[in-house]
Amino acid sequence: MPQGADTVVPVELTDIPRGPVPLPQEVRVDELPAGDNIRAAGSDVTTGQVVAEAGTVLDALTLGAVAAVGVAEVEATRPVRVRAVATGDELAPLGTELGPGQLPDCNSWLVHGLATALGHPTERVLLDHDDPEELGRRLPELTADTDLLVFTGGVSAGAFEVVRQCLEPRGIEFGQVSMQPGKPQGVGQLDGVTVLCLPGNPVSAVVSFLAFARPWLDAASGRETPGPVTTVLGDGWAKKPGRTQYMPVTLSPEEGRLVARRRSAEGSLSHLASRLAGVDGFAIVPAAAEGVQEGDLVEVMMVP
Ligand SMILES: Nc1nc2c(c(=O)[nH]1)N[C@H]1C(S)=C(S)[C@@H](COP(=O)(O)OP(=O)(O)OC[C@H]3O[C@@H](n4cnc5c(N)ncnc54)[C@H](O)[C@@H]3O)O[C@H]1N2
Ligand code: MOO
Repeated sequence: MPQGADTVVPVELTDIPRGPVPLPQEVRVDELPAGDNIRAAGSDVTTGQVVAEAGTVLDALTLGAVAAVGVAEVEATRPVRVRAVATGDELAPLGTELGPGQLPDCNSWLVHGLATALGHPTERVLLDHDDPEELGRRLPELTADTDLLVFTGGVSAGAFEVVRQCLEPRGIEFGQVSMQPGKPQGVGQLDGVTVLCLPGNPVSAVVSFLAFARPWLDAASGRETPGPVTTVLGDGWAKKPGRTQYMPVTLSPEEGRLVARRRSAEGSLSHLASRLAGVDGFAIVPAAAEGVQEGDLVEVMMVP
């Protein structure tokens, strides 16, 4: 600023002709409050100011702020890595011809997509067999170079539960969380790697991922898992009391409120994989409730 000046007048607010012209003898300027258009030295950042706290995720805006103060190197930890393992001898890789009794694997894509959306490098593996010994032989390879191993399928109480039969004797604990969809589950550690076993039905796998894998990934990355969002129900439905229900819903802003509606009239059945498209989140209905009504306030666990 030249000595004695306290305000900057943009050229558009004067009668000076635009472009590279010599300054006229006299200039008319519009009135401006004193001090306008001045940015004091140090008003963005001063010596000693913290730009990013330790533990901050280096997202795009944080990197921009760090670059803006000329810092070229920061100490960081690598992102938490995930391996998504779909199991079941009925599964065929996507894009292959289906034989009798086969269905395409969608869970490895679901887990891959959710973990990737949360910023985690994720690898997909399909184990198209129900052989616990074969899975046991592959464990060193599956636990290598990863932080979280997520299995889907093979966890319940039937005769061919590859994940449970292989991992229960190795110390992974299996249990039933009182939720619908999404039980049973398994959790534990193998060779220092955290293992989560999710149910095979695709909607159960998604709900269990969001309820259990996401908070673990967020905590391991120094982030807080965002809490559920409060919405108003645009429709109602009946429910069996007993388990907490996670109903797939779509959300739309209406008259300043966020309105949640069931994604499909068939509700929260765990096999409705094709109805996952367009789901914004899962409305959480308390275990004891026998249903909900239009206009009720309900919390929604959001899809990232
Ligand atoms: N005695 C009990 N049986 C079952 C229970 C229970 O609590 N006690 N829970 C039921 C529920 S609820 C679910 S969910 C399943 C979960 O068990 P599994 O993890 O053993 O599921 P699977 O039999 O492997 O699969 C169930 C269903 O989902 C299909 N599936 C599996 N993986 C995929 C994939 N990657 N892509 C697409 N579809 C997949 C699979 O073919 C089955 O149709 O257990 C119930 N039983
Ligand atoms: O809850 Mo299950 O996940 O009913 O299929």
